[in-house]
Amino acid sequence: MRFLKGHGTENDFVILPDPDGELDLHPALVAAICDRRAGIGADGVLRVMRTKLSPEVSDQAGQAEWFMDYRNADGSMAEMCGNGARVFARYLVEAGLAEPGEFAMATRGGVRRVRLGADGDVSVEMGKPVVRGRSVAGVGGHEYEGVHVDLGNPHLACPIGDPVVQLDLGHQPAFDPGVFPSGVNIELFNPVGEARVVMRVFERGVGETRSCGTGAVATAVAAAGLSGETTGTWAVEVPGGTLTVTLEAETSYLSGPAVLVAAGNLTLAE
Ligand SMILES: N[C@@H](CCC[C@H](N)C(=O)O)C(=O)O
Repeated sequence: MRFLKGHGTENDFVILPDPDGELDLHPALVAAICDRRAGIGADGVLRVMRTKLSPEVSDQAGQAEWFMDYRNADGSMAEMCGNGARVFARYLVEAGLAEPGEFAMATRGGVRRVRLGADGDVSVEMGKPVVRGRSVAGVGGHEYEGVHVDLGNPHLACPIGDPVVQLDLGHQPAFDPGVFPSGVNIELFNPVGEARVVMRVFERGVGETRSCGTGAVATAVAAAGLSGETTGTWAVEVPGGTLTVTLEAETSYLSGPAVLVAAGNLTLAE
């Protein structure tokens, strides 16, 4: 089976074109593909399926021809992936499956509109982030209070006093399973200037990654809240680059680079 590899600020994905949904994409296969030693290696898989043939999202078929079937590296499903959506859009255009410019895609979190800019960046409209309250993450013996933000998938974005670069994110941070029964993506960030933050993330179903798009939006929401704001544009520096998040009254946008780097033939699925 044919695959491609791409990334958005080094949040990397294996793309599997499977328009008619013929592949049995079970969790063990996803985990084998994402294995960085025995597989191709990635933070997740983006299966490209026709929306109308995907029972989970067929109600979105009137608005979006293609469904981003996103899976985490451990094989679990997630509702939404911001960087994945940007890489998925890049693939659709390069494969001739979508016209350059603006178009919609289906996700488990609902329809998302994307736009490919002339500068090479890809933007995705992320919808209105929903703030659900506050909770606490435990990292390296410290507790950090943060904001529970719902972007289709769950986030806990915590401002911290220490530089995030010093954190040990080699282990699952503690969180309250009563608040997050399906797990949570945990962002830790330092404000470093006017509307600029440095962020690290421990993703549900993956571990520490070099970027997370939905996490960047959650972080911008939490950073804005520190100064009583709900709108504006934030630069979110992650280990893999810089993302731009724009918060508006009724929606939000995530922008940054999204590139394809390789294509090949996958024998694992055969
Ligand atoms: N890296 C993604 C988020 C992927 C899903 C997440 N791990 C979850 O389980 O919710 C992004 O760029 O948003």
